[in-house]
Amino acid sequence: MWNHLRFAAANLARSRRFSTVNPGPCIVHKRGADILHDPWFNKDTGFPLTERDRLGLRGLLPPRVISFEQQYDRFLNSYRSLEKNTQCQPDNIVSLAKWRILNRLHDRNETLYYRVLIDNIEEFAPIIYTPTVGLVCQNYSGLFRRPRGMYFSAKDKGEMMSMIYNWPAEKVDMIVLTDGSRILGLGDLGVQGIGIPIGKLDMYVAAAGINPRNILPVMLDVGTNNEKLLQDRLYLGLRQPRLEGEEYLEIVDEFMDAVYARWPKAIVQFEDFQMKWAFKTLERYHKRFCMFNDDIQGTAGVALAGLLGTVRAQGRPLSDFVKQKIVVVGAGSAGLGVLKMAIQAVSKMTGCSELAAKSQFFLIDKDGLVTTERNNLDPAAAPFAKNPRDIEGLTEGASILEVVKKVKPHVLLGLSGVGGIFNEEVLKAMKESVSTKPAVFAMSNPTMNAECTASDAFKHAGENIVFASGSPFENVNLGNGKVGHVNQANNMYLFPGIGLGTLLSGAHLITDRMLQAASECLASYMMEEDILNGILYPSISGIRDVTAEVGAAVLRAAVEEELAEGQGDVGPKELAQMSEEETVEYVRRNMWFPVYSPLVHEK
Ligand SMILES: NC(=O)c1ccc[n+]([C@@H]2O[C@H](COP(=O)([O-])OP(=O)(O)OC[C@H]3O[C@@H](n4cnc5c(N)ncnc54)[C@H](O)[C@@H]3O)[C@@H](O)[C@H]2O)c1
Ligand SMILES: O=C(O)C[C@H](O)C(=O)O
Ligand SMILES: [Mg+2]
Repeated sequence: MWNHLRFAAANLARSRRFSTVNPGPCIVHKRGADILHDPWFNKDTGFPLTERDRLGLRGLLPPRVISFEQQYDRFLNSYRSLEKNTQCQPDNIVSLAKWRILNRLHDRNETLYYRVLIDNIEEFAPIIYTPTVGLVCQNYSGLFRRPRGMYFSAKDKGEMMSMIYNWPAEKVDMIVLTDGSRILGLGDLGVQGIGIPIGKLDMYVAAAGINPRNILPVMLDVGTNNEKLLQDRLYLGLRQPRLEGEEYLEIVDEFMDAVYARWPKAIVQFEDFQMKWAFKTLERYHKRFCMFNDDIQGTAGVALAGLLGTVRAQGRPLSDFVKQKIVVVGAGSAGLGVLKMAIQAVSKMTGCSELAAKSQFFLIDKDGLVTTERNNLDPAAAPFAKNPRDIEGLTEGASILEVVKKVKPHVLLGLSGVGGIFNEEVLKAMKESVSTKPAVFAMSNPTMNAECTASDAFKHAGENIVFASGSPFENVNLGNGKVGHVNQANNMYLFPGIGLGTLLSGAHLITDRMLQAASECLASYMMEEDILNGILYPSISGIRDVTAEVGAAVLRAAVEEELAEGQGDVGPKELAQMSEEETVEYVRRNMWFPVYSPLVHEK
């Protein structure tokens, strides 16, 4: 009975969605077969007869017109048959087959693709994003059929300013850029890393409603140090070792200058750069261009929101965050970004210096506990290194197990990229945590690189833990009707809102204050009741709602900082006059939604 009612309600909501949106016309400069081969305009069998006449399509399609709803159902039916027919196949084969069928739709008909994606984001995110996108990158040269995005290589030096005009869209709002040097936890994948900007931008469209005509995935191919790829005869990138030093920076500089010469208002998200270049480029560009580094800054905001959530999950006031002992495993761009933001939060809460605020945090890298006694201490990790005087019973290089046993932390957080590093012993040691509800965050991606699985975490660290992972895991059945909730602590909860909020604010920079606002917004998003049940982040199915709130928080922070210049008819004055609710509504109204627009031909 209840199921039936829910089903009827879902159908009603769906038919409303299909019928109520009344799109404005869309100008197209092509005719005939050229339109059918352009995924931005193509409607396949959905072109109405009048449009077929106007655009020279008559005779190029079978005579019957199929509605958008029928096309949608037909796609989902093929997807379901694929699922049924591959039931006994290995997971990787099935995931790649699912990616292929979605990718083919993406290449053919963007409107239908994004509609399917938006409506079923929880189901499809693991295919177009982590973990399957990792597998796609690993196999990209073999999977390649049609190009997507732009490729700038070391061989294009001196040409980028003209190359940027090869991109067919007049306007670009959002660019995701990688050099392929640290793809998820999979290492250097060279040119094959392009899958990551494509997947991130798909999330921008799905979660933030950025118009797909205004996005641009970019690969900067400066070579690869991956020997296997260099030997692979199908490898599609430059067959040379990575550029280093000034030679490398000259390429990135030239690309950034070219982008901002053509699209001065674009936002560039740096993604999956190896640590040295992630920090260097952030420092080099953040005061010059509207850019951010998602692995350092987006991840930090999501992790901080989760860490604050774990305090609430213990039934404690947020101010208790300053007393939480947190062990971070992984001193790379992500781990250090998290530490920096978390320490800033403690310092803000207590009013003490960042030096004093860091006493509760412990940092571990591949050589163990990071202390000031470390030989060749990495300057980026140095601010978080422990003074041996302050860590009685622990020494430089202590293992994760030793640190967990000694510190008994409230939170054990992994951003190491090393699968299974939170082994049985480490997880069992978390049972001695001083917290009533210890937290295990296995944030590395993709799934096989997670520091532990969800089931191992609940099995060994205890059923009362709070668990989060970077890639999705199923909730864990704990027996007796109890469920171990799995949170997905992934920067996808923030980057879409950071991008959209910045875009609508018209700010020409992305500041720490704007990023903090994003994190604070996510931290306060969940209700007490959910948090007490270990649910730290909202469901992905509601990602547009989350993004509207996060985007509004970022926009308001830009207004407060007097950076907002507005966009279109809405100037800084109008933005400043909006209430919080009005800002959220404004952000929501500016989200693109996929429907077929009437096409009007213009020469
Ligand atoms: N969940 C998310 O939103 C999110 C966001 C960003 C990055 N990540 C993931 O975090 C991981 C790391 O990313 P990064 O950019 O910081 O990488 P990175 O290469 O910059 O850093 C990796 C760090 O892990 C340390 N490490 C390696 N082996 C270790 C070991 N055995 N024990 C302890 N530490 C070890 C290294 O010393 C280094 O400090 C990747 O798997 C990435 O996918 C997840
Ligand atoms: O891509 C993701 O899923 C998150 C993050 O940016 C990562 O590098 O792992
Ligand atoms: Mg990343």
